[in-house]
Amino acid sequence: MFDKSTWIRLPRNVVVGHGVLSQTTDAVDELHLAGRPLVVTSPTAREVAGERVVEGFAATGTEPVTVVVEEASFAAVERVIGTAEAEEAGFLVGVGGGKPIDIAKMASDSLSMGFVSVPTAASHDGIVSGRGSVPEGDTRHSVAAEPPLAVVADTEIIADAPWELTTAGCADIISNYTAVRDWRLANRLQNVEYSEYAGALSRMTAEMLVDNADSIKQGLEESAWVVVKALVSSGVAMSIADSSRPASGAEHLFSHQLDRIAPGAALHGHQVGVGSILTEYLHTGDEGQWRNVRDALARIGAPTTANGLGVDPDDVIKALTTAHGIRDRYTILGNGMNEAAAREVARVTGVV
Ligand SMILES: NC(=O)C1=CN([C@@H]2O[C@H](COP(=O)(O)OP(=O)(O)OC[C@H]3O[C@@H](n4cnc5c(N)ncnc54)[C@H](OP(=O)(O)O)[C@@H]3O)[C@@H](O)[C@H]2O)C=CC1
Ligand SMILES: O=C(CO)COP(=O)(O)O
Ligand SMILES: [Zn+2]
Repeated sequence: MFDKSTWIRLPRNVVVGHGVLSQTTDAVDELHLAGRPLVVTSPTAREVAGERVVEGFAATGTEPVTVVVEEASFAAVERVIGTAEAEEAGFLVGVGGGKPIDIAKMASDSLSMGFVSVPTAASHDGIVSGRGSVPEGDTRHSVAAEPPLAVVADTEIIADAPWELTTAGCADIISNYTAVRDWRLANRLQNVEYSEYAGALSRMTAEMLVDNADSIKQGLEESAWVVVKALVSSGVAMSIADSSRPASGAEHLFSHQLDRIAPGAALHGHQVGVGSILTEYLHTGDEGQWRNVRDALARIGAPTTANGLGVDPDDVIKALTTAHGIRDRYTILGNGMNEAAAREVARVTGVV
């Protein structure tokens, strides 16, 4: 008997373009959501977009409540859920970079409320995904969360954000190459469920970004457009897989470990990009292949070395030798690298 089934949750409205922030209320109206919005944002994001989102809703007669979060943690999710206003809210709107958006989608899941994603930076591919990524103690969870019903990505705001946020988003996409390699490996060695469709979409997204690398330039709003579309596409791959697997392999484990060893040193996307150079080498040992990843990162201006990340070379080695233990996710790191092997891959690829 054929008993396979799948449930793919995708956004209904994806609104991308110059000045579209003012269309947030229209995008929400169209979803027939009821009740007051609960806006979850972060300090800078509030200034560049959050306040305008609140004013937009207020003008339609639905006075929103705002919660400002500063970190991606379960405590922050609890704080959002625990606000007196949360129970009275009808839906949540996450405004900001990856952290407030993750918090908002996890809080929406707990509250069983709709979620709207308003990214202020093209720095991560969680814009659309139904996953949240949260550190806890020695581990880093990838948790099921509410996927957005609508995404409103204003390229005017995103293009105005610091350029390194956009190069971080590009690197998060480029890391899909190694994430898919890890996923396939886990499928072959551990029978982990693999989706050809999600894997192909994730890889194709990385390829399209690399092919368009020359049109991704600081000061060009068109760059924000190209990168946002790729981030949306990568998030859709995660939604199809119902897992972060298509976009998160060993390079992400490496980055998550760096977050613990050298907190705040570099952006998520930049760390996973450097991780990808290292794990591409581990997968293929082929100079041409890891150089392709490194050159793609260099072309868009993302870091390719420990120095470029602002991280101590010894911390890179520490992250590489301990990354396998951070989560139960089989990757090319297997049961772990020893220090000599880690130093060798970092040396050969020029990361340290
Ligand atoms: N769920 C998923 O599928 C995914 C989740 N992630 C997660 O997302 C996070 C990484 O996202 P990232 O965006 O790098 O992290 P942050 O949300 O911390 O944003 C990075 C920085 O950018 C600032 N910022 C955001 N927008 C603007 C703007 N328009 N102008 C100026 N500054 C701005 C933020 O300031 P301020 O905080 O003051 O607002 C912050 O200092 C990680 O926690 C990662 O795990 C990443 C990929 C996928
Ligand atoms: O960052 C991600 C995809 O780019 C997802 O990270 P996690 O695997 O930690 O959820
Ligand atoms: Zn990522």
